[in-house]
Amino acid sequence: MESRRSSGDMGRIASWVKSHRPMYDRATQHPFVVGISDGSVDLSAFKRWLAQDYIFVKEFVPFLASVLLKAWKHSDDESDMEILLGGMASLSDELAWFRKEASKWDVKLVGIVPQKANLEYCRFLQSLMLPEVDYAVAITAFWAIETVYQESFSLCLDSSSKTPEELMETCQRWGSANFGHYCRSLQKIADRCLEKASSDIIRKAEEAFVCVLEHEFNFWNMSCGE
Ligand SMILES: Cc1ncc(CO)c(N)n1
Repeated sequence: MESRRSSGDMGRIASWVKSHRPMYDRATQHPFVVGISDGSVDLSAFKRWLAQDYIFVKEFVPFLASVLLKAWKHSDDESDMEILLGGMASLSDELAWFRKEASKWDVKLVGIVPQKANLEYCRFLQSLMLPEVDYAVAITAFWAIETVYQESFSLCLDSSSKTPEELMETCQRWGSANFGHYCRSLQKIADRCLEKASSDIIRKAEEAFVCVLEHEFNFWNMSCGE
């Protein structure tokens, strides 16, 4: 097992970030996000992202519920449940935030049609909700989804960034140190599960990680109007 790792004490997740670096960077340093951080973002793109992401986050709730259920059934560490339940509580807050933010930007959220990249991403989430998907695979995907937003939006909070004031709340939601801490807790859970997983599960988890990066990249492209 140890020989499959790319380097010494590095966890499985960190080794995958390293071995998929180009795709990871494409997902976390997308022109849409760079545009927020340098102030050049097209506000119509931001509004499109806002409405589409609301649809995505609504789908994210049942996905997280499925991860919670798997933790309850298969986890040997009680703190997993606490961390995931905290995540669920923030999702409730997040949905309320989307509604408030949408009204601030005069974006309507009812009757919005999910675009292709969003539909495909939601379909991927649904495939991960199936009971036969292992906890290690689901928690790896969950970590990746949260982490792409954390890395992306923390870029917009850098001291050198020129993020417009009216977008700061969005960036703080996912870019904050608090959210970063949450992502690292998820990474620890995923690493612990992967340490005990079979090579087949490990392969599936890595695949899910790469799929998340691709879906995230497509989601940003869609927001840009491509
Ligand atoms: C597309 C997408 N990825 C990740 C997150 C993080 O929750 C989100 N809100 N939307």
